[in-house]
Amino acid sequence: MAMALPALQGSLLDTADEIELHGLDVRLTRTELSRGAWVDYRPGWLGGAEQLFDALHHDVPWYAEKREMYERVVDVPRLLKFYGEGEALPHPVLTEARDQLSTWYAAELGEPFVSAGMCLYRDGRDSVAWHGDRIGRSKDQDTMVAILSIGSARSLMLRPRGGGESLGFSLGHGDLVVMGGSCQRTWDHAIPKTNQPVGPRISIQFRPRGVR
Ligand SMILES: O=C(O)CCC(=O)C(=O)O
Ligand SMILES: [Fe+2]
Repeated sequence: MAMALPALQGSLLDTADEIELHGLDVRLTRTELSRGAWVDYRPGWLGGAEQLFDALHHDVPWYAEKREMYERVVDVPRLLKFYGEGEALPHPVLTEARDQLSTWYAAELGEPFVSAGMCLYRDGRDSVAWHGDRIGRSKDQDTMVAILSIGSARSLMLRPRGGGESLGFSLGHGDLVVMGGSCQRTWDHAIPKTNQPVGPRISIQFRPRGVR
C-alpha cells in the first residue's frame, strides 16, 4: 500500500540535492597505465546528479543513429547528442564543468576542453563497443577526454590496444573520469552490456578541439 510522505520530508529531499560541482582538489586519484596512458578518477564530483539527469533526459534532443555492420544497417545501441565548440550546452552546470576542467588541466593539456558529446544508455542493453577516441588529432597525439557520468552506474572498461588485462571503473551518480596521455591511441575503452537490472545513464564527454 502506498504511504503519503509528510510534506516536510519532501521539501528536505529537494533541497538536499542541489545541482553543484565540487572541487577537483579532493578525491582525485590518478592511475598510471602502460605506454604513457593514465586515468584520473574523481567520484562524486557533481552533487545533485539525479536532478541533472532528469533535466538532460527531458531537455536534450536525443537522436538514434544507424550504422552499417557486415553489410547490414543496425541501430547504434545508445542515443546521442553532440555539442560542438561554441554551441550552448543544455544546462549551465555543464558549462561550469567544462571550464573547471579546462582550468584544472590547463598546464598539462595546454588547451581548453571545447566540445561535449553525450550518450544516453537507456538500459543494460545499451553499450559502446571497444574503441579509442581516435578520430582527429588523438590518432597520433596525446590528449585528454573527460567524462562526467550521471544516472545509474555502469562499468567503463579499459584495456591495452591489441590485448591485455583490463581494468574497470564504476561510473554514475556524478562521477568523473579523465583519460589522458596516450590513452586514446594505446588503450581502448568500452561500456559493456549488462544483464543486471540497471536504470538509464547519461555520459558527457568533454574533448579539446580536433579530438573526437
Ligand atoms: O559513456 C561513456 O562513458 C563512454 C562513451 C565513449 O567512450 C565515447 O562516446 O567515445
Ligand atoms: Fe570513447
